[in-house]
Amino acid sequence: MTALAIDVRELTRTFGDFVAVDAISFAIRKGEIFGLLGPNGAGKTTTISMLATMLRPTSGRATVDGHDILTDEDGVRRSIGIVFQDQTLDEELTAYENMDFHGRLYRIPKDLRERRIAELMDLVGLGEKMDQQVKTFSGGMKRRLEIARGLLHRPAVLFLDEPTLGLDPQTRNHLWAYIEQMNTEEGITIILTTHYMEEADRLCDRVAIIDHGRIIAMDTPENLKAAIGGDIITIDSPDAEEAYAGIDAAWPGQVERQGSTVTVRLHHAEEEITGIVNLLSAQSVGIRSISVHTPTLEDVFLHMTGRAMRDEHASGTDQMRMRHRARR
Ligand SMILES: Nc1ncnc2c1ncn2[C@@H]1O[C@H](COP(=O)(O)OP(=O)(O)OP(=O)(O)O)[C@@H](O)[C@H]1O
Repeated sequence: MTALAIDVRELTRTFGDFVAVDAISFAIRKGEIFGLLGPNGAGKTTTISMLATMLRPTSGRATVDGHDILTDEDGVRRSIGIVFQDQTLDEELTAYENMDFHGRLYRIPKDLRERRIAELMDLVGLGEKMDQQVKTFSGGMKRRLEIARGLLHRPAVLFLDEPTLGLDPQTRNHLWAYIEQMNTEEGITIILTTHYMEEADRLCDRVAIIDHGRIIAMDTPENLKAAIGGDIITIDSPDAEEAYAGIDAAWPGQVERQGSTVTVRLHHAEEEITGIVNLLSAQSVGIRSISVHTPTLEDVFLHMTGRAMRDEHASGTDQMRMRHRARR
């Protein structure tokens, strides 16, 4: 038996002339939580849609739990659970009925089905809500139910596409706890996509940062952040170009600028900050704010691409998607 849950070789998907996923390769060990992290449109959903056999690759190969995605679709489908961005619960049915329907599809015998449903509903904190219609559930409850349903047939690999998209921070925290619990208690390999840096950082054993269909970095969150070297000083300045030039002359190659924000990577940044303030004052460069923090995955992305990837609360795009979803 292979120790790999997922093995991806040069997987590519084009839409017309557009290359959405560009010859990516990676391997995920059994029991890992692996994150595909990247901005909207990076190719994350396309990648996991191919692995879940919902979309044919243009070229390349992959196996999931030892099953080839091209030649053994049934094997793949039996091995996986999926929770994609678009909700697929039947709102008119109760939570139990949604679970039961799924269990019948997978031909899980009645006794076992009932036991697993009860266990999973407890796991995601919905044990008391089993007989309520799904249309009375909040967004977070629906997502938890979908995750429970994705686990009912005991998949070896669970795909989660933006599992906490648009959820409030408290619900997001709860979901993170469930995902970790499923991974440790059920030993399930989890591959998730996210554009929330904090989510990738908190949950994932390893992360592939994906941009324009390519993997630009892949490692543990700790190693990715450590590779940045040092702490980050962030300066907001009305004279950002001058600030950039002044600091770059003193600390060459350590400075980046994005709009009015200048970031400097330095070891022992807190000891250097006075020097930076003095330097900028001497050159009459304005400072609106200055702060120091240890690197985040956001800094890794910025460092590698020169662009920011927003991660805070639901962005405008997220909210649009949530509205779109609600209308359907
Ligand atoms: N069926 C399709 N036809 C044409 N273009 C597509 C199709 N599906 C995806 N794309 C394009 O491929 C690119 C990658 O999309 P994908 O959904 O994989 O990105 P993503 O990283 O998951 O981002 P998001 O979180 O926004 O879905 C995007 O530019 C998207 O517009």
